[in-house]
Amino acid sequence: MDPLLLLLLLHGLLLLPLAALLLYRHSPPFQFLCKVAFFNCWIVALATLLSPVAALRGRSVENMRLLRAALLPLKHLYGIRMRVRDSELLRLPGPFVIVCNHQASLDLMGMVEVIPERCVPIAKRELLYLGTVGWACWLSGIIFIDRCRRDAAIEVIARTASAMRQENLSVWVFPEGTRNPGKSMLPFKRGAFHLAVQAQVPIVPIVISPYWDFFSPEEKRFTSGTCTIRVLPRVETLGLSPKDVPKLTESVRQAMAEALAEMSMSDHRDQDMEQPLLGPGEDRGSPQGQGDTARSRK
Ligand SMILES: CCCCCCCCCCCCCCC(=O)SCCNC(=O)CCNC(=O)[C@H](O)C(C)(C)COP(=O)(O)OP(=O)(O)OC[C@H]1O[C@@H](n2cnc3c(N)ncnc32)[C@H](O)[C@@H]1OP(=O)(O)O
Ligand SMILES: CCCCCCCC/C=C\CCCCCCCC(=O)OC[C@@H](O)COP(=O)(O)O
Repeated sequence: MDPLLLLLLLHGLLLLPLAALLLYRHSPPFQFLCKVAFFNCWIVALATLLSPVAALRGRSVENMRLLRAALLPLKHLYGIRMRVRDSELLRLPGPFVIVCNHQASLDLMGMVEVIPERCVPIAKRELLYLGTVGWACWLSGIIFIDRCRRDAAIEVIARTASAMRQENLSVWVFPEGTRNPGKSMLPFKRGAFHLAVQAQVPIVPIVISPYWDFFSPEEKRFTSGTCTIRVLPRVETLGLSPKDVPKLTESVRQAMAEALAEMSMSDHRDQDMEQPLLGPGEDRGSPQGQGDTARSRK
């Protein structure tokens, strides 16, 4: 090959990372894409690394510890400060059902912040087919439901209710049943509430504050920020029967909606942000940066 051409090619190769770095620092949409891609790559990479270790133990809720440890560093990488309020309400003697609002995949960061020992989430069946991610989830005892086959899902929930009592297992459910970046919560699916009633265990609602301050797929914005996770007082189900489920569902949703509305009003902007390890976070020095944040919250 012509040495001059080779030299040019080498220069080009060296300039490419530099150009990407510059773009990352100065283009919020490019930064957003990189950060979302990194989030997914992190999950795939850690699932690939940890699945063989988890496989040594076999399918067990104990593997949730590995999964949790794999996801906990993400908040530091992204500069997301997690504040947990009333976490002592999660210290219960027996098993319980956690119900939590579901905004985006980022909820995993909030989930691992507070998920108690011996607690598994209920997930859509599709996650099982995500290669090593599905394998890691299965090995951690995550419960899969097919949302398109109600009877089969109800059957899984009935088996889970027995397991909860027999194995002292708590379960984490996103009762909206799908991700909802909207400002209020979707109507709740009733499976989590049937589960709690069948197992005769308490329900602990958890509300994760909106991500608007630092994460918006529409605006392609992903900066550092603060996320508040609030644990609400438990709701007992002892003595309740299936006929009580609709009312129970509504009352829990109401309590969570009120907490979410309250959390949406509080301003996180003036709080200490953690500097993201993945490079520039919120530009707190610039009035434009603050204006954008304020505008997006309206
Ligand atoms: C190393 C790194 C690796 C990291 C890997 C990453 C980790 C990932 C882990 C995290 C996973 C998080 C994943 C989150 C999700 O996947 S969310 C999506 C799945 N979750 C849900 O869907 C929520 C649970 N869904 C339900 O509970 C639904 O109720 C369902 C059972 C599926 C039925 O849904 P549907 O039919 O759409 O609606 P309804 O709820 O309105 O119910 C209709 C009627 O059926 C009655 N019903 C419901 N459940 C039961 C039941 N268990 N027993 C008896 N009857 C039931 C319900 O009462 C309705 O009837 P009525 O109207 O009351 O007469
Ligand atoms: C051999 C196949 C290889 C496939 C490689 C797959 C790559 C996958 C990349 C990243 C995996 C990240 C998984 C994160 C899971 C986050 C949990 C989540 O948020 O699930 C969404 C679910 O609650 C509701 O789904 P919908 O809103 O109804 O949709």
